[in-house]
Parts: sequence; structure tokens; C-alpha cells
Amino acid sequence: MSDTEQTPAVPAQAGAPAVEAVPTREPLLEVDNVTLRFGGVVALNEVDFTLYKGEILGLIGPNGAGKTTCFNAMTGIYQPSEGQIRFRGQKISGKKRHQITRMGMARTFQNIRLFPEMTALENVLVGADAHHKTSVISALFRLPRYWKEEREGREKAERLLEFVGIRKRMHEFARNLSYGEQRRLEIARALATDPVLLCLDEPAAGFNPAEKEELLQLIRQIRDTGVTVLLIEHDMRLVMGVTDRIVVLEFGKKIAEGLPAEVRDNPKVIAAYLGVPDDAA
Ligand SMILES: Nc1ncnc2c1ncn2[C@@H]1O[C@H](COP(=O)(O)OP(=O)(O)OP(=O)(O)O)[C@@H](O)[C@H]1O
Repeated sequence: MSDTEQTPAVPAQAGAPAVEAVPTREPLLEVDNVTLRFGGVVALNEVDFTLYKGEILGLIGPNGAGKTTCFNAMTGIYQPSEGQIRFRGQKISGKKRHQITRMGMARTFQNIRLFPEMTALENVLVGADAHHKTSVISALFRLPRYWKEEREGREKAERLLEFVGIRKRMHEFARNLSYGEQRRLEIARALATDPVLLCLDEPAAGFNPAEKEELLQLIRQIRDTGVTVLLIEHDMRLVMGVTDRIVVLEFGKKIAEGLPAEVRDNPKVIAAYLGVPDDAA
């Protein structure tokens, strides 16, 4: 996990008069007027939103709304046709995926992408490798620094498996883990890269209500360690229960943004989810 300190939503204004204590939030990720086209399909249409440090932001919308495309643009898989995305003040555009990971952004995928023939522990160690500093020379000659990093990496991987609740299964091949355990392992692997921002793409897909409740707790715990979370989710109850704010997409356009209760009561959102025509909303 990141050792970056979590910035409170409203930082203390030590010594400043109360009247000047204007709440400020530190932007972590800025999606600025992003349009992304696939041939004739406009998957994202002038999408704008900001993710602030320390919050859990939900990105929701019906099938085909552009949620995954937005994730892919943020993580460097796709380049926006127009507009730009900034992470920690730096443009994402033109950066390779591993560079974005090193900048502190990690993600999980809608379809689980683990190494099935590796153990749970090894899968997490692969994630942690993104930050290894050992040179090829010290690795080849097994210098003390190499062994130190090996030991620390393993301890960290075990701690992460404990954190997501599957430490007992660490020596099991990933393919032998239950579906829920695999999803947790994906999260542990993403956390092994020490992210400041964790993007979860439908982490509760296929979960029963009890598993969803446990996942909710885990997402809160992740945020409490100082990691900002962006959550794509279909399950409205889950999104409402865990997020601080929500951005809603429909047909590639942002149709609403706000607190969960505001979004839930927004007629445009209700229409988008229930398939009610705009003029009837
Ligand atoms: N690689 C691609 N090539 C062409 N069109 C694409 C591609 N990826 C996505 N699209 C299109 O872009 C639009 C947005 O898709 P996207 O997968 O981002 O939606 P989504 O909100 O994540 O949907 P779901 O909830 O079903 O995963 C859809 O019309 C989709 O068909």
C-alpha cells in the first residue's frame, strides 16, 4: 500500500481565520473534456470529471455507456481522440502502462486476469516486482540487496493477502481458488504496486449478497489506508453504499455527477437505468 499520506477532504487551515477556511480538495485525477472514438462509435463524448485524493468515486452507467473505455483511457490502454487526462498533475497521454503504474495507479479487470499456474503468493509478488530496485547485477550474483528485497517483497505479499482475507490460501494455484478468492487476489496484486489510486472494474460481478457486503468492507478499508478508489459497478446498491460521489455515463456522455443520494434521485439517471425515454423522464 502507499505510504503517501491521505489528504483529508478538508485540510486543517492552521492559524487561518475561520472565515477564510475555504474547503479545498486536492485533485488526483482530472478527466478533461475527453472524447474517444472507435471509427464511427463515440465511446466517450466530452467527458469531464475530477477524482479527489482520499475519496471513493463511483463510475456507473448502463451497458455500453463507456465506463470501461474511460478506465482504459485513464490507464494508458487507449489514447483520447480529444481532451486529456492528468494524474497527479501529469498528462497520461503518451505514457506506457508500466509508467502509469509507477506513477501510482493500479487497476483490476472486469474479466479476472491472474496467472492461473502460479500460486496466490507468486501472483502478488509479480505485482510487487513493478517497484523492485535491485539491479540485474545484484540479482544475477544474489547480492545482499537482492535477498533483502526478496524477503521484504514476500513479507509484503503475505501482508496483502492477509489484508484481503486469503492468506491461508497463499500456496494454492490461482486456478484452484474460488471465484471470490480470485477477485480478492486481483485486488491484492494491484495493491502490491503501492498505488495512490486503485481502479476497480466491476469487482463484485458474480458475487452473492454476503460476498458483496464483504467486498464493500474491503473497499472501505483500502480507502482508510490512504488509497483513493475509483469503482466501476453495475450493482447500484453496492455503489450507493460505499462511494462518496458518483459520476454517471450514458452513451458516452456524462449525464450526472454528485452525492449518491442526489444521483439516485436524478430523473436522468433513473431514465437511463430503467430505459425510460428522455422526454418521459
Ligand atoms: N475496442 C473497441 N472497438 C470498437 N468499439 C468499442 C471498443 N471498446 C468499446 N467499444 C464501444 O464503445 C462503447 C462503450 O463501451 P464500454 O465497454 O466502454 O462500455 P461500458 O460502460 O464499460 O459497458 P459494460 O457495462 O457493458 O462493460 C460501446 O458502444 C462499445 O461497443
